[in-house]
Amino acid sequence: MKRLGKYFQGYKVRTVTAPLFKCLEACLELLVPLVVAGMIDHGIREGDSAYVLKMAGVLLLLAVIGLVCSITAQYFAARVAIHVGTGLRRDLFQKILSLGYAEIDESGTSTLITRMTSDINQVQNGINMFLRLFMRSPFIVFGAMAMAFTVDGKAAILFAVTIPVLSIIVFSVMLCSMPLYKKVQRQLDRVVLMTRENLLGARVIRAFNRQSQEQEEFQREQDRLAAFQVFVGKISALLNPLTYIVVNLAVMGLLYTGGIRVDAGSLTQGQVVALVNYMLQILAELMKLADLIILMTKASACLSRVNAVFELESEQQKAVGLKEESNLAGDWQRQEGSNAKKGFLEFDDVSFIYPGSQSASLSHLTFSAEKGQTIGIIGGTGSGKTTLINLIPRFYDVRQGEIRIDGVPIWQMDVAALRAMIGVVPQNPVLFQGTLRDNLKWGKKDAEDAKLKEALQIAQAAEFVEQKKEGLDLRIEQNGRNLSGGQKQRLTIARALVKEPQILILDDASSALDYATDAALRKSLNEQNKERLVFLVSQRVSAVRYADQILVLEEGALAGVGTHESLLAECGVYREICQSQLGEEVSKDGR
Ligand SMILES: Nc1ncnc2c1ncn2[C@@H]1O[C@H](COP(=O)(O)OP(=O)(O)OP(=O)(O)O)[C@@H](O)[C@H]1O
Repeated sequence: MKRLGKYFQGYKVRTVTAPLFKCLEACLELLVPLVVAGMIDHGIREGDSAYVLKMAGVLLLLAVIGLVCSITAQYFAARVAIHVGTGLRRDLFQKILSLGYAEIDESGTSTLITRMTSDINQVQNGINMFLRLFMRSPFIVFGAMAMAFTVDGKAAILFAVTIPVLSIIVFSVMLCSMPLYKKVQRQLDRVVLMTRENLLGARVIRAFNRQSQEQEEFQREQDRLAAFQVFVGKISALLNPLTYIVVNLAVMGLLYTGGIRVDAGSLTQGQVVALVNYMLQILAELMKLADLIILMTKASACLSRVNAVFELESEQQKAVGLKEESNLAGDWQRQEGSNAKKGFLEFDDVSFIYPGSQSASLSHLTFSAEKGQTIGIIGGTGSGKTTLINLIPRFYDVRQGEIRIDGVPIWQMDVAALRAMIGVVPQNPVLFQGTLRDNLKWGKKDAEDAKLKEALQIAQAAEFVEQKKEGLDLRIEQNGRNLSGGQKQRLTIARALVKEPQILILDDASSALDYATDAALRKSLNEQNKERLVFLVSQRVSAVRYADQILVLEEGALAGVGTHESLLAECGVYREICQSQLGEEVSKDGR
C-alpha cells in the first residue's frame, strides 16, 4: 500500500472528490423513501394529486442531481485509477528491465507478463471501485439506519439486529473466499505460461503433430482453473440466498409489526413503506460492499504479486557499496596509473550454480585473455559454454571465484559501464520491430549510415541488404520473422560491431551460416580485432581452430586450454571432438 501512495501524488483532489460526490448521491438516495412516504401519507391518502405531482417532481430532481453526482464521481475515480495503473505499469516495466537473468529465471516470464497485465488491471479496477464505494456503502448502511430511527424508533430496533447479522454473513463468506483467489491467480499464471509456450512453439507443435496432446494438456490446466473459480464462485454464491433470507425475514417482521401499529394508529402506511425501503437499501449496499471487499481482496492479492517483483533485487542493487571502484570501469584505458595489465581479462577459480539448480554448471575455471586475442570456446552441448560467456557481462553474478578486467573484479564495476564495453551476439538472434537502421543503432545511437554499412560488410550481411531495395530502411517484422536464420545472425553480429565493443562475444553466432560465409566472416572479423578481445563459442572445430587460445569445456570444467596444435597433442577431449568432425584429416597429419 505504501508503494501505491506515491501514484496518488498530483491526484489528491480527484481522489477526495470522487467519494465525496458518491456520498452526496447517497444523501439524495436516503431522502427518496421519505418523499415516497409523504406521497402516500399526504398525497394518496388525502387524494391531493397536486401534492403527488409535486413530490414526483422532487423525485425526478433527486434522480437527476444523483445522476450528475454519480457521473462526476465515476469520472474522477476512473481518472485516478487509470493514473495509478499507468504509473504502476511503467515502474514495473522499468523494474523488470533492471532485473538480472537469475531473477527473471526465478520468477518466470509468464508470471511477469500476468503481473504486468491482468494483475495491474485488477489493481486499477480495485482502486476505481474503492473510490466509488468505500464511503458510499457504509454511509448508506448507517444513514438508512439513522433515517429509520427518525421514522420510527421502535421499528428501527429491527435494523439494529439485522445489520450485524448481515455483516457477519457477508464477512464470513469473504474470509473463506479470500485465500482461494490467490490460488485462482496462480493457476491463471499456469494457463498463461502454457499459452505463451504454445504460441512461441507453434511451428514445432505442428511439425510434431502434437496439437491434440497440447490441446488436452491446455484443457487440463483450464479445467483446473475453472474448478478453482467454480469453487470460489460457490462460496460467494452463498452470499445472496443467505442475505436475502435475513432481509426478507426482517421485512416480514417490519410489515407484521408495522401492520399492527398502523391499525393501532401509531404508524402510517407511508412510514412502513419508508422503513421497508430503508431495509432494502441497506441490503443492496451491503451486497455492493461485499462485492467491493471481494474485489479489493483480489486487487490486494494482485498488488502483493506486483510488489513481490518490486522487491526483487535489481542488478544495480546487487552491486552494493562499490561506488568508488565502479568509477574504474568503463574502458581499458581508464586504469592508467594502476599496475594492472591493460586490456586483460581473467577468470580466477570461477564456479557457478544456477539459482535453484542442484549441480554446478561451471567448476573452477581459471584462464586469462587479453585484447587482440581471439578465444575459442568449444565443448559438447550443455558443457557450460553459454554459461561461461554470460558471466562476463554479468547476466549472472559469480558467487565463487572472481572475474577481473584489468585487475578490477567485475562485480565491483558499474553494470552499465561494463556492458558498454561488451558486444554480445547471442545464440538465438533477436531483432526488434522497426527498420534495419533502428536495429543496428542499438549499439550506438549516433552511428552514421557509413558505419552501419561497414558493420554489415564485416558481418557478411551487406550483400543481401543491398539486394533488398529498401537498404537500411528495410522493415524488420516482429522477431525478425521476415528474415532467414542466417540473415538474422549476420544482422545481430553487425549490430554488435556497430557498438565497437572492446570485448566481443559471439555465442555460436554463425551456426546458421554455410561454411564459406562463416569462413569469410571470421576472416573479416580477424582483420578488425587488433584492439579487441573476442570470445568465439562454437561447436565447430573449423570455427575455433585458428583462435589464439581455445578453451575446451567438459561438464562445466576446463578439459584443456591452448592452441589447436597444443590441444591436439595434449587434450584427449579436444582430439575426440576433432576426430569426430575432421576425421581422417586429423588422424593422418596428427594435427
Ligand atoms: N537458466 C538456467 N537455469 C538452470 N540451469 C541452466 C540454465 N541454463 C543452463 N543451465 C544448465 O547449465 C549447463 C550448461 O548450459 P549451457 O547453456 O552453458 O551449455 P552450452 O555448452 O552452452 O550448451 P549448448 O552448446 O547446447 O548451447 C547445462 O547443464 C544446463 O542444463
